[in-house]
Amino acid sequence: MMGDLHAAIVDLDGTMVDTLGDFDAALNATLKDLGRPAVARADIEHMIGKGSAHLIRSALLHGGLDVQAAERVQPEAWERYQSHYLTFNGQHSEVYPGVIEGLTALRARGLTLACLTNKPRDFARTLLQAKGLAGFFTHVFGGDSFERTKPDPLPLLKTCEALGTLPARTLMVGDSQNDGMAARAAGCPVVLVTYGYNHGDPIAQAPHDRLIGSLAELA
Ligand SMILES: O=C(O)COP(=O)(O)O
Ligand SMILES: [Mg+2]
Repeated sequence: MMGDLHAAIVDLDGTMVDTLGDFDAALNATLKDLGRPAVARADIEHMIGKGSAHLIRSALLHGGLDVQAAERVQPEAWERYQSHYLTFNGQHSEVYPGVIEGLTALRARGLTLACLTNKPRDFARTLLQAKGLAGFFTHVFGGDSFERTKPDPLPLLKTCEALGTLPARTLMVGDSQNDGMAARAAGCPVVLVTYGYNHGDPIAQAPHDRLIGSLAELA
């Protein structure tokens, strides 16, 4: 699988950086502003991976609002969430063990790397910079970069286009069914990590070619 690869697309939250603490801080500060009940970290973990709008909506519904009420609150919640996230971004999060080794090994093989996350692109760029990971990537794309987000294959296809590589020669590295499904549909080989956020579902059930316990196993 690794032999004829030209590039890799690497997910951010749950794959390279454990950002649950940042999400917890920003989301609960937002809910507090709005007078809505807090969400436990274990529940937030199951809501991450489908972008910020989905996270906010899930938290509002979890706190007892019905669908219409949640929709009404969403614009203000989004404004406040953005401002809190900018404050906390990177402060309560850590690079997972093996990430630097894995990325270094992929680069040493001559692969070009792109980061593709469902979190907003600016948040992603700031976080990669703060954690010393930005230099590995020629491209960074977020949930607001394309018309659709993972698990749709479009962001992967667009990223392959930007990298100038064929999907079959571009490895997806992720932590959730969003990454696995998007990769399968795009025609990219896919490796998933066993430690990330997968909505509370076993990662082995997500489409994958290989499961790894650390990015260092890509070496
Ligand atoms: O939902 C998010 O914001 C994080 O998503 P990611 O796993 O694609 O980085
Ligand atoms: Mg992820």
